[in-house]
Amino acid sequence: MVECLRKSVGQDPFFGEEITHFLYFINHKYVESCPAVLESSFLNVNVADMHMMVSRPEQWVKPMAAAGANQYTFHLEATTNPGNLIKEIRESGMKVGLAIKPGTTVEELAPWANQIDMALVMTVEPGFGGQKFMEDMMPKVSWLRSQFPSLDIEVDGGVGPDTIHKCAEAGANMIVSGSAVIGSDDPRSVIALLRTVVAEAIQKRSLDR
Ligand SMILES: O=C(CO)[C@@H](O)[C@H](O)COP(=O)(O)O
Repeated sequence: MVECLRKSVGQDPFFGEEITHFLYFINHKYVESCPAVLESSFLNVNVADMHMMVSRPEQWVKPMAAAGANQYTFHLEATTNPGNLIKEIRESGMKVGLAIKPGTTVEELAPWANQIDMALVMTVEPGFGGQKFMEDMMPKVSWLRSQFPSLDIEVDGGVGPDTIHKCAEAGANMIVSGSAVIGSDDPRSVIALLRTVVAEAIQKRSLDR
């Protein structure tokens, strides 16, 4: 089943300023349809971050760039040649995100950290929203922040008002939140809370330096 999930973006201009995190988890025969879906979606988003939870991510770089994607995030586990894929993404004009599943160590990501724009630390097993936040992934975020102070570090999975403080204090500056936002009676206030907590943690880190 293919699910091209648009998060935190709608017609509401409030959401328009967020980065839109599009998820692809797929079985291949459907993925061809997604770039066309995205092209129509990009009309009202500022930045489209494509989280490609697919095997053989190489094959979708060009279609996603053509559809207007700004950032292409692939999983380290899904390729045998991360360096070549990073080069292809850059040559297509997109920023590079590199994601690791819970079972992948942050040391496996480290050799690529200076070549990417963003590291994505999954705090659930890729597959579907609404799963429980895996707090034991936070040391990965802390280690990345300590080694790469200016790297964008994203956390994805089970993030909401109850878990955002752990993510922000560990050093995450980009947050994917699905159920906590979409399932809320007041998505605006949830997004505002997530942003405030992260902004305050960033400010505290800069003061502590
Ligand atoms: O990436 C995935 C699953 O593969 C999800 O973690 C969603 O991206 C976030 O959904 P919530 O966990 O916030 O509901």
